[in-house]
Amino acid sequence: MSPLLEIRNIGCLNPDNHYVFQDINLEVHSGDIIILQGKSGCGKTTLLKCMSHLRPYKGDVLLHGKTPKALGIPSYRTHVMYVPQRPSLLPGTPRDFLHTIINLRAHQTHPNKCTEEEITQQTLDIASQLHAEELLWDRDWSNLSGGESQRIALSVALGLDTAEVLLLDEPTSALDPESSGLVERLITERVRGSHASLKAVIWITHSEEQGQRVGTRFCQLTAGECKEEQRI
Ligand SMILES: Nc1ncnc2c1ncn2[C@@H]1O[C@H](COP(=O)(O)OP(=O)(O)OP(=O)(O)O)[C@@H](O)[C@H]1O
Repeated sequence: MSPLLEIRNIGCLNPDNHYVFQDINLEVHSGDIIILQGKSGCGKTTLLKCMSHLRPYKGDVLLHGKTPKALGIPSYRTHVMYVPQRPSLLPGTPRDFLHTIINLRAHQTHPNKCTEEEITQQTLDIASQLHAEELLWDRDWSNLSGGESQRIALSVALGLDTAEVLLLDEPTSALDPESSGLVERLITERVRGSHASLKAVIWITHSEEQGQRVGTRFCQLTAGECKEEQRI
């Protein structure tokens, strides 16, 4: 089976001209929830940013065998979406953010396009499943708690329903165990079900227990490889 997403010989330089990592290879298939682990500072966030074309890299990233450039980078990012660990750095309110994304050309031309009202409603419904109150949508990101902004950012990524691959950067690092459980269930159900666009996830977590609960594959990142671990 050909991979949904593939990275070949990816390397990334920091602004100080040191490689964070080199020659990283990974194939992502439909149904995968890949747990990405590794020491703090080894480059997990950097790798997800390269995969979503948010950082320059050497090597190839291919979605259905095509480069982001061939697909159009804004369009590629609707299919392979990075969800940051600290969305509170965004300007304005989550409602403004959602409105802006829905009206981007890349989103407007996505094959799954629904009306703005439909997308907004499904996004608010997902946020409500994650126990994020509706009043949070009209508060500045900077005034949301870490856990509130994580749940809202995830709701936006899922509510837009364009991403085939979600790149989740410690999505529950600011959440209590109950809210983490809601996120874990929501994501795993979406990947397993067939009603949403989402087909695969790469999920950074420092929690072994969380990895075991949600993961289908397990990878350890070092400066020279992304090594897959076989677990029973
Ligand atoms: N803009 C930058 N300029 C210089 N160094 C950077 C920059 N961004 C990241 N780095 C460095 O690159 C390395 C990888 O960072 P990254 O955030 O990808 O690590 P990580 O594995 O996600 O870490 P953690 O588990 O602590 O979140 C770190 O040493 C970090 O300090």
